[in-house]
Amino acid sequence: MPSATTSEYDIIFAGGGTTACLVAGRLAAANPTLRILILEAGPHTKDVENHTLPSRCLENVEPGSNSVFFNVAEETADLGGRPLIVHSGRCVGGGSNVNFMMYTRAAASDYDDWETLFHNPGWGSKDLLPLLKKTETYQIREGAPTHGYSGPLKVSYGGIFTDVGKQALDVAVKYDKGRRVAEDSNDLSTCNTYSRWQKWIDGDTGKRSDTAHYFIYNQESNKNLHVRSEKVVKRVLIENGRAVGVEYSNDLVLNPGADQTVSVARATRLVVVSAGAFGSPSILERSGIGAKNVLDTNGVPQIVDLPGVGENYQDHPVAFPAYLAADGAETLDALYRGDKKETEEQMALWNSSGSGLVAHNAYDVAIKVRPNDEELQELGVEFQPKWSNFFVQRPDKSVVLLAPCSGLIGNHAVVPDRAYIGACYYLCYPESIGSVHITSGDNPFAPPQFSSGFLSSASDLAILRLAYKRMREWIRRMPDYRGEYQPLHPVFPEGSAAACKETDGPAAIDAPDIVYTSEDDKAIEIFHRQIITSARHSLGTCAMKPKAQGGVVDSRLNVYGVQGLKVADLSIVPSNVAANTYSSALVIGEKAAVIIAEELNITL
Ligand SMILES: Cc1cc2nc3c(=O)[nH]c(=O)nc-3n(C[C@H](O)[C@H](O)[C@H](O)COP(=O)(O)OP(=O)(O)OC[C@H]3O[C@@H](n4cnc5c(N)ncnc54)[C@H](O)[C@@H]3O)c2cc1C
Repeated sequence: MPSATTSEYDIIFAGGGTTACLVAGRLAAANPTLRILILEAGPHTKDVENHTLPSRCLENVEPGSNSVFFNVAEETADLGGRPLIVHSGRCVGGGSNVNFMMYTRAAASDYDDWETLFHNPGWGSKDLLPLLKKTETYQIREGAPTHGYSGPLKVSYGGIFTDVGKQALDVAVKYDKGRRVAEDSNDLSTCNTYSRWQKWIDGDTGKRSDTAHYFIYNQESNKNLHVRSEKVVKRVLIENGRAVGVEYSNDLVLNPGADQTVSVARATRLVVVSAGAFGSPSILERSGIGAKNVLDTNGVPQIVDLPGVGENYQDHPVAFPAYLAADGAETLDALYRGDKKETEEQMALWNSSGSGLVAHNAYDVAIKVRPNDEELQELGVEFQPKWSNFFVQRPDKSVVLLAPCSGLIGNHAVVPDRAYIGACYYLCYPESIGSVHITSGDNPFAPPQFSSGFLSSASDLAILRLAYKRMREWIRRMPDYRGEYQPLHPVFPEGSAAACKETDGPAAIDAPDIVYTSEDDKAIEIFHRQIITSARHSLGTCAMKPKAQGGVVDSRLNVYGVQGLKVADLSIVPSNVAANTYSSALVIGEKAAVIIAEELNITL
């Protein structure tokens, strides 16, 4: 293919998502003479309402959306033979501009594991906490020692504490007497407590806190900071063992039939691959960095033998059952289905004060659960080894996150128009591990070969079973509960005490728990195999660990075997975190900015 333009920069970012925008923004602000190029496959997001208005976040994952990738995993019997679809951001700002804005932080021991188990000095919680604080302005209360107060991204409870959320917290304390309510379950050490849940939403404006607007679009006067959207990076150019630039072409998703002439951008100092857990290993493999068999199959000459590229894929398998809610329950369902009157009313409120349901993501309350003795018993022998080897010594680690939602989390085009109470639960440390590899050596649009590994472990299924039951006991006591929405629940055998039904009102707080038979448990397993999806927390495919352990980058984010080439995004995570992953992507960005600034002699 002919090569068109060649241009030169100091640093090139291959991918312009969450982490890239933060790193580039920090470096550009510190040294405006630095010539930076960001190449992003997807479109710009500046002032685009489905990227800035919190309540519109679900639109980004609807079929036909062009601001996410639809990564399709291989069909497996573990998931009932379905093709699991995992979304990832595909726009300037990436996941930060399409995510659900749930503010959830990892346990301190998650980062300590990165440091100690995988030999990454400087990546423990002690080192990362100041960087976590640096990114945020915590609007919820003054003086919280683990939160920050001068960062670009605002954190609040959003525009409203819905009645459904209030009911959830109220029932939680009355029903689950063994657990307490904590003011903050996101201080890195508190878990197993119910809390109001924070959001990456600016409490003053009611807008999403993304990295595109608050690290890049706010620096438009800097003419050395170039963001080229709708450009797809094919590969990194490596000469004499050093990364010297990238090849890229026009995006075909947004512009079918666009000219496919390959352009070259050269980097005099550094190339940073920042294309996320799917994109980054793919770019490395197309560049000749990866396992020999993968590169041979795709006709790519090997430059560096790194068998870990594309391995170690991890995520959080999640379920979103739904319950019927009373008429008039305060939920986001009417907004989700585009109800004209509700939209006008809520938009008027949002426009005047940045508050109301538009400044909300349907999540008010959550808990990260550590099982008690009774629950451990229920989890059975499948879970015992992981409990003993992994959890017992780390009291800040939780097994599953549970969150009732003010509205059904899913596609509203296919459900009856009414109010729902949604349920969300995800495995914090699933045993399942997958992989992502290229299927073409030179076509960056070829879908990857992707295996999620979801539900291949009996222990994961046991935790999900417990989560389904706990969530149901919680929600059926909430005053707005009116029964189960059957299509999003297990089909229990006829006559089962667990049968789903519509009701006139909630169960009493002291009502006995539902008793499930082994057939009922089987129905729950079938249900999970049919509906479990991805929390869209993909990570780990270019892991930061020693090369001998399957590592791809070292603790300064350098790709083994190549000079001038780093990876900075969630693909570098060596082991999972018990949290939604935006916060970890941000802290990786802050750390990457510090590392790069040190190496380029820039004062941040
Ligand atoms: C729908 C959704 C909901 C989520 N909800 C939450 C939540 O509520 N709370 C939370 O904490 N986390 C949430 N997450 C997760 C979180 O947003 C992500 O983990 C995080 O944003 C990932 O950051 P990243 O920098 O690793 O990758 P990304 O932000 O995905 O950035 C990678 C970028 O690289 C680009 N790219 C890929 N390949 C190429 C190529 N070849 N050439 C050019 N560009 C390329 C992509 O288009 C993308 O913009 C959600 C994610 C999604 C997708």
